[in-house]
Amino acid sequence: MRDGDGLRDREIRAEQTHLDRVYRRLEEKIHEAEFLMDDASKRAQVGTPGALAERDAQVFRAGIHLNRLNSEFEDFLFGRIDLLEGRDGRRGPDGAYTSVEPAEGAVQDDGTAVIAETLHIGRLGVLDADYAPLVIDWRAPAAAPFYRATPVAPGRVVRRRVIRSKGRRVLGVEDDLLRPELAVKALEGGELPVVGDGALMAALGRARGHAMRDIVSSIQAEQDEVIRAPAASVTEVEGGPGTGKTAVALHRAAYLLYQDRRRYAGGILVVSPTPLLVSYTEGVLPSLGEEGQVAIRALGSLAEHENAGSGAGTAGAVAETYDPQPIARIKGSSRMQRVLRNAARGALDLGLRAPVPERLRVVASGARVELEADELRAVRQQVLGGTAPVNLMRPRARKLLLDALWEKSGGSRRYPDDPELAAEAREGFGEDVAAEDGFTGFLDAWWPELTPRQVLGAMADEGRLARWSRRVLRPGEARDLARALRERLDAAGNGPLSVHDVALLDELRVLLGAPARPKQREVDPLDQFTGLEELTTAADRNAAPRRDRTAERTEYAHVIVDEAQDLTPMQWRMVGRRGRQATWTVVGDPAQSSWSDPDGRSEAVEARDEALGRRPRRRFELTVNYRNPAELAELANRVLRLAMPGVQPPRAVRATGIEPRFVAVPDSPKDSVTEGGTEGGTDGAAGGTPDGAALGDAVRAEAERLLGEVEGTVGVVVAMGRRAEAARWLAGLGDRVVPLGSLEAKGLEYDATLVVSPAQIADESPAGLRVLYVALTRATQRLTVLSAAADLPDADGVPDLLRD
Ligand SMILES: Nc1ncnc2c1ncn2[C@@H]1O[C@H](COP(=O)(O)OP(=O)(O)OP(=O)(O)O)[C@@H](O)[C@H]1O
Repeated sequence: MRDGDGLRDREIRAEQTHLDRVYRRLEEKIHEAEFLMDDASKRAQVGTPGALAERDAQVFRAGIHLNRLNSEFEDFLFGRIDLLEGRDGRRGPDGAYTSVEPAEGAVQDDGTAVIAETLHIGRLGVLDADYAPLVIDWRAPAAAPFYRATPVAPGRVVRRRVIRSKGRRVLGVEDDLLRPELAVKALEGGELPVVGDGALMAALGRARGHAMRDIVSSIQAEQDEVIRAPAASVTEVEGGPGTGKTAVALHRAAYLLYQDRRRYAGGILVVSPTPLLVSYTEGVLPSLGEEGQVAIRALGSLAEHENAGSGAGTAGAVAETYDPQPIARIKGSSRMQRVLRNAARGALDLGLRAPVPERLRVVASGARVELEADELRAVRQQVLGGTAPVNLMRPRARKLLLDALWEKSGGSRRYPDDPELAAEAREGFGEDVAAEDGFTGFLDAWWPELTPRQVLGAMADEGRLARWSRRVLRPGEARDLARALRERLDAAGNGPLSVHDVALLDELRVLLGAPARPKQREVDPLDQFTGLEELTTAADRNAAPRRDRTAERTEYAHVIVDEAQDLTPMQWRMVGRRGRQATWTVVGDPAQSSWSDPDGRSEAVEARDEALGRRPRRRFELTVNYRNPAELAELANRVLRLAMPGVQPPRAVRATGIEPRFVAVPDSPKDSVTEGGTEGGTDGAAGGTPDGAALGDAVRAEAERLLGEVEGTVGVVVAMGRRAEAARWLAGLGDRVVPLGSLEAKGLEYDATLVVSPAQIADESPAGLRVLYVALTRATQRLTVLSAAADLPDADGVPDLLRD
């Protein structure tokens, strides 16, 4: 039975009846949980140890329950599958058949079949009072067929239904019929009705906001395999733009927490390339009911939370700027390990805290003892022969100084025949000297406690850096690096950081060793996963600022790396430190890589291998582009062919019939803009260089045009060097328009994208063509390419780079 409004309404009503039942049951559960909490608080007054332990356990269970019910009360029912009887005839703990395959005879010879089971899928599992499943958690094994079944391999699924609801109201249903050849009788009797033609397209066509949405209701089979891949080992996922890598990685985090909450109470870290991508994606996990155990961090602020307030010198290490590519390459190279090691040690000599004394003079047992500069140097060399972090070598430095003074004072020769007495005398000598203010003052200046920022600041001096990087960096590289550091940091290392500085600071943190941390508040281990402090309503929770229980964590149980193709070797080291015991999910796309030189890439592969260790790896590929309509993907693929000849692009899942629009800016600001593309164009390609005003006017006009054409967001991508200008050009157009530098566009998406001067983006770096490919693959509906003279647009405004 197919479609028709009457049928649709009837089916919506049927789902509404089920949803009403679910909410009634949820309310009962909430009352139960509240009763338990109340009861538990009364027990607190009884006070025997047994009663208190029981109370804690009860509060713990009720807390989890109430917390999840409250947070997932809205829109949580989204799917349904109608299934044939399972082959093994057995039911699992959630009441559903366990077998994926239909029983023998489930389909009769005459092509008829009967639905044996209907499962509703939602954000949370709900059982009725008789333990029959009202809703199955999307992550439960029984829900997998909802995502996995295809017409080619339908298993037991006959019909898959996506239910769209808002709050407590069912708004619509969309069905996929997976066994259209069968005449199927519904569970309730009568023919199985089918409404609409699939929910995926509806989901993809919707306007985009500034936050990514979850995809629980429309996860596709190849994505589901990644999400549910076993946790152990390393899961590596590759796929072109828009194939859902980020979405899949986030859903996998939610899945892992569901599978093994205790284990992942150790925290999940999601590493994103930019703060923009962090804010775009950070709402997805809370919308899946997972919050608190997952930390989403940009590469440029990975060190921030850990070190805040620790005095370790990376406190507040949040990158604000980007380095030009050649500098980024130097900073990212694994050669920096040696440079930083030399710097961390060499900085001891610089008197960063107080002038370094040339000699040490003490009075012991009434006599003056002195160590001269060369003797001090020898002691320093001896201490540095060890492998401990520099700041942590201080106790050893202290001991070796005392030994040298003892030797110099002739003390060691005083009791040649009585080692016991000699040891005692040495101890007394040490105590005397160490108690002297002069000695402690000397030690503070001679072996100062260094911070990562101080050492980085010290590297801004050309002469020093040349020394520390001898035979590691080329002289020209050292000069450029020192200059780049000097441009932003003062001698103490204060000033705005670049993204790549943060990995250097993190390495220095390890090389120097963190000084003692202030004591942290004791955390009740139960609190880690009860969320007991969060016993509020969903509305309260949404209104409250998000509390991050991972803020103090330095190691995680699972690490997810997004846009992994772009991590430098030094960044891999920084991320690797946070997951030494972890399992990993690593997603990326080599075709979107910002790495240009083969050396850099192979170094990065090595560093990645080191971070991931010897764990076995499982590789997946995603092949379908859910973001770009085919018309836009086709244009982007022209650049892909130039950037990575031979690479197979993902298949765009939908077409809109709307071609990209091309516009060229003529060189005189007075001339009108030259249009092209399918929307009709006039002739006259641009020549010469448009001045900023003409380009700015054109960018603004095109952005306004796109704002009129789409409901949601418009991303305007310019070369990195034009970011400030672009912000000015677009000022006042409202927050639906976002100006972006080409490197900031990674991972983001907009309803419409305006790409400004493809040639300029492509020329910005040796990896520019891939950066341009990223820019051209951000739009879900419309794409305008605005070219200037350097783009060599043809009569239709199509720039040279994008011509077939
Ligand atoms: N199964 C799906 N159902 C609905 N939407 C989906 C599905 N898979 C992906 N999408 C949507 O497609 C878009 C692209 O997803 P995502 O950003 O995760 O892709 P990506 O592979 O990380 O892309 P890129 O490499 O360009 O960053 C998002 O809007 C996402 O919600």
